[in-house]
Amino acid sequence: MSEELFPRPPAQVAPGAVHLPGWLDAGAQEELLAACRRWALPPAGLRTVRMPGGGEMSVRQLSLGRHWYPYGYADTVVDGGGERVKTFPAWLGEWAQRAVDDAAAAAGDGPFGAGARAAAYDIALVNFYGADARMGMHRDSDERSDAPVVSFSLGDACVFRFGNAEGRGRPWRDVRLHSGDAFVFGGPARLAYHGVPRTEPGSAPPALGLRGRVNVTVRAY
Ligand SMILES: O=C(O)CCC(=O)C(=O)O
Ligand SMILES: [Fe+2]
Repeated sequence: MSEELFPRPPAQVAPGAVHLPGWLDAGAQEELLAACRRWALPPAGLRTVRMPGGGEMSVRQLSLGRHWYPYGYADTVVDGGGERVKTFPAWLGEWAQRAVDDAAAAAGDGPFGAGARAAAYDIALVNFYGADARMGMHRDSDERSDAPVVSFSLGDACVFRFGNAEGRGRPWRDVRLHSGDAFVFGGPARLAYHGVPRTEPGSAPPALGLRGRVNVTVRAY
């Protein structure tokens, strides 16, 4: 359901974690989805990620700029076909930077330092969620930079669980992310555990033409 009875203003979910509903308009969502479809093609396209324990992630993934594998970054698909990862596009870094500026404005400027405004975004992870996909509680801790992570969502809505930096358990806040929403986490929230316990299959805006959910997280190495 893309209609909401109540408006969804920007909200600080925890210090340093800011939800920016509807940050991407319909045109920007289409543009990002079209780019994701190009990136998903081989070489170094969408893949199933195998965990060190032998299990597989239910989310399928691709990387731009640097290849993420559990747990680190490489220039090539070291845990797959060895191809060179696709280039990170400058425009995506500019979108992320603008979202950080908007999050800082919405949060009253406190949680992000001046450094966050000049972050050199150079990595993106693109996740594709089919109807049954989910992502367990984890932290994004394989980057050396403390620049905020910026997430953009497309397609089906989901429950995004945003916890704390101490562990996987409570307290957490469940936020519904819709197609077009941005979510920024930096400062004291940069290493907080977070995950996606479920998506809402069939809730994507029909005009986007996507079944499932795509999430793009933009990061600085
Ligand atoms: O799909 C999402 O909203 C979150 C993705 C995420 O946490 C990640 O890629 O590390
Ligand atoms: Fe994450």
